[in-house]
Amino acid sequence: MTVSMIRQQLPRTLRQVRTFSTTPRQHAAEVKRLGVIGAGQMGLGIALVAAQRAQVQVSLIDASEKSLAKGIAFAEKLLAKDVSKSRITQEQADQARSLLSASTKIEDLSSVDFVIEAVPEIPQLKFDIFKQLAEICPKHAILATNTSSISITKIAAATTSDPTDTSASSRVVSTHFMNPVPVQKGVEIISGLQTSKETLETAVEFCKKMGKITSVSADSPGFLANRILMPYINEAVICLETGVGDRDSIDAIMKNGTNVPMGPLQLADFIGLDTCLAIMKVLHEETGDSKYRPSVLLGKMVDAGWLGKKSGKGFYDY
Ligand SMILES: NC(=O)c1ccc[n+]([C@@H]2O[C@H](COP(=O)([O-])OP(=O)(O)OC[C@H]3O[C@@H](n4cnc5c(N)ncnc54)[C@H](O)[C@@H]3O)[C@@H](O)[C@H]2O)c1
Repeated sequence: MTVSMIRQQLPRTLRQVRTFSTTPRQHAAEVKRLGVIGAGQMGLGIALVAAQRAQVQVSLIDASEKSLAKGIAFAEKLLAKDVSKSRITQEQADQARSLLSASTKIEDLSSVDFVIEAVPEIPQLKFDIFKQLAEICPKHAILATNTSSISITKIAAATTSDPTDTSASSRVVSTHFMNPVPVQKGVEIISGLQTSKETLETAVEFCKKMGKITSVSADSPGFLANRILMPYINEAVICLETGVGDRDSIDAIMKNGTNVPMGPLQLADFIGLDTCLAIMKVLHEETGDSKYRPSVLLGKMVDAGWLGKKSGKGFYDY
C-alpha cells in the first residue's frame, strides 16, 4: 500500500489537519532488532511471531521476572506444539527460540530498530514508557504501541516536553495486533497526528514481514476494531446483568447465529475483562457519548479480580 493510498483512507478531517512530518526512511528490511515490552498474552505472541516469521532478534522486556519466565516457557511450548504437528521443523523452532532473549531492564533496548510496547492498558504507564523509550532507543527506531484504545497522539506527545520537536513523536505509531497473535492475521496500524509517513510505511511493511494483513485507521477512540467490537461485548454484559438472557444463551445465539468461534462473554474472558473495561472507559470518556457507558457488572467483575481466562475466573471458570 502506498502512502497516498494510506492517506486516502484517513477521514477527510484528519487528512486536512495532518502535516505528515518526515523522518529518515527506514525500510522494514533494515529492522534487525525488535524490542517488545510486556511479556503478557499479547507481547509474548508478538515476540514469538517476529522471531518465527520476520526472523529478527527480539529482546523481550517485562517488569516482572515471573511474567518473563512464564512467557518464555509458553513460547517454548508453542514452538514444541508446532514441531509435533509438523507445522515447522525442530531446526526452525530452535532458530526462533535462539532469537528470543528476556530482560527486566528497559535500558536493554538501546540498540533496537523497532520496539512494540504491550504493557497493560493504563495511560500513564504507557506515557512513562514512551518518555523513556525516546531517551533510550536509537534516533531511527520506530516506537510502536499495541494499545487497544489509548490515543496515539497522546502517547506520542509523552515523548517530549517540546511539542515542536517531533524527532521522537514522529516515530510513534500503533501496531494493534489481535489476540491470539500467532493465529489472527489482522493488524490495525494507527497513526497519531505527529506520526511521519515513513514511520507509517515501515510499520505496515514490518507487520507484513510478520505475515500479517494490515488495515490502516485514524487516531479516534477505539480505532476501528474496538470501536466496533467493545460495544458489542459491553451490550452482551448488559443483557446478562439486566436478565435479558443467561450466559449460555447469550453466547450460544451469537456463536451459532453469526458464525463466530466464540460468543461475546467467552471472548471477553479471553481478551481480559480489565482490558475490556479500560477500552469502554476510553470510548465513554473521550466521546462523551452515553452509548459507550461501561456495564456496571463489567466494573464489578474487575473489582472482584475476575479478569477472565488469565485470572482463572470470569464469566466462565478456567
Ligand atoms: N488481550 C487482548 O486481547 C488484547 C488485544 C489487542 C491489544 N491488547 C493490548 O495489548 C496490551 C497488553 O495487553 P495484554 O492482554 O497482553 O496484557 P497482560 O496483562 O497479559 O500483559 C501485560 C504485561 O506487561 C507487564 N508489565 C506491566 N508493567 C510493566 C512495565 N512497567 N514494564 C514492563 N512490563 C510491564 C506485566 O508484567 C505483564 O506481563 C494492552 O495495551 C492491551 O489493551 C490486548
